[in-house]
Amino acid sequence: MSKLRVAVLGAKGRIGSEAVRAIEAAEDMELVAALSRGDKLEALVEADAQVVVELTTPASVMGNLDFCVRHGIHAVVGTTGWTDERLAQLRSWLETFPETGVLIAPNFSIGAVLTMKFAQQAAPYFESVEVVELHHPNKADAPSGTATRTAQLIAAARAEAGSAPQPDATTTALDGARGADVDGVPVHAIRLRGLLAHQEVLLGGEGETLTIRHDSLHHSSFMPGILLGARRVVTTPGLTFGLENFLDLN
Ligand SMILES: NC(=O)C1=CN([C@@H]2O[C@H](COP(=O)(O)OP(=O)(O)OC[C@H]3O[C@@H](n4cnc5c(N)ncnc54)[C@H](O)[C@@H]3O)[C@@H](O)[C@H]2O)C=CC1
Ligand SMILES: O=C(O)C1=N[C@H](C(=O)O)C[C@H](O)C1
Repeated sequence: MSKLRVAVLGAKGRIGSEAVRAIEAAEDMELVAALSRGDKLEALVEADAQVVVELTTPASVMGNLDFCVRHGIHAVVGTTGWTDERLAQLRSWLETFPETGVLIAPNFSIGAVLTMKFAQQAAPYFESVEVVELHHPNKADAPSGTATRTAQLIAAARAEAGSAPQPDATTTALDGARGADVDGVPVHAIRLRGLLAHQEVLLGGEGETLTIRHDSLHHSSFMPGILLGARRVVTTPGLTFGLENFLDLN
């Protein structure tokens, strides 16, 4: 059986360099290009890449995806910075090239995907819920893509269940003291040397609290999800948002 021809964008970055090693080690894949900032995207076409793993920056990701979609190259995207406007733009490109598949995964690690699912399940049963994400201090964006997605899922689950607004008597606060408001869910971002990627979802009800915590201790935690995404996206046209769509979690 022929191997899946995979390229990496952002190949010298923290997660990109780990992805290069994981793809090289995968028996069913061939790493056909490993591009860094300044490299020409035409190299992807010359290398006949079937799938690109996009691990760059929010400033670069849209230009890279525009090129990939136009050239029929499927994409597995870990880069953050996804807004409704960006998603709409990507969907419109994919409508023009409907055979191309793009997976955007706010987090590739199974523990983080499960954290999001558990938080979504638990949220309607508690009065209060807040998200705390903790990352290495070299991270460019805050809050993390994972925390933003977690808060959105929590808010959607609470809205569907008809939950009351969260209790919060704060009338005066320093800017930022109550975190960022993501669809009504407070999200707090901590940047600390020594950390990699961590998240807590704190839920509170009368006389009890529940804490769901996940820790990525090494970039290897993201690799099985990236490889799964690359294998599945080639047969999944259109936009898939979230690795959970490629996992049987029920
Ligand atoms: N979805 C997930 O599970 C994960 C997502 N991430 C996200 O992946 C992104 C990258 O994270 P890190 O590796 O920590 O950042 P990083 O800064 O270490 O790496 C990014 C790399 O992309 C390169 N780059 C920038 N523009 C480029 C372009 N146009 N073409 C090719 N290369 C380009 C940079 O020079 C840099 O080497 C971030 O958005 C981060 O949040 C990180 C870890 C896990
Ligand atoms: O920048 C990182 O490191 C990470 N970014 C992603 C995010 O913003 O959620 C995934 C993970 O948290 C690591």
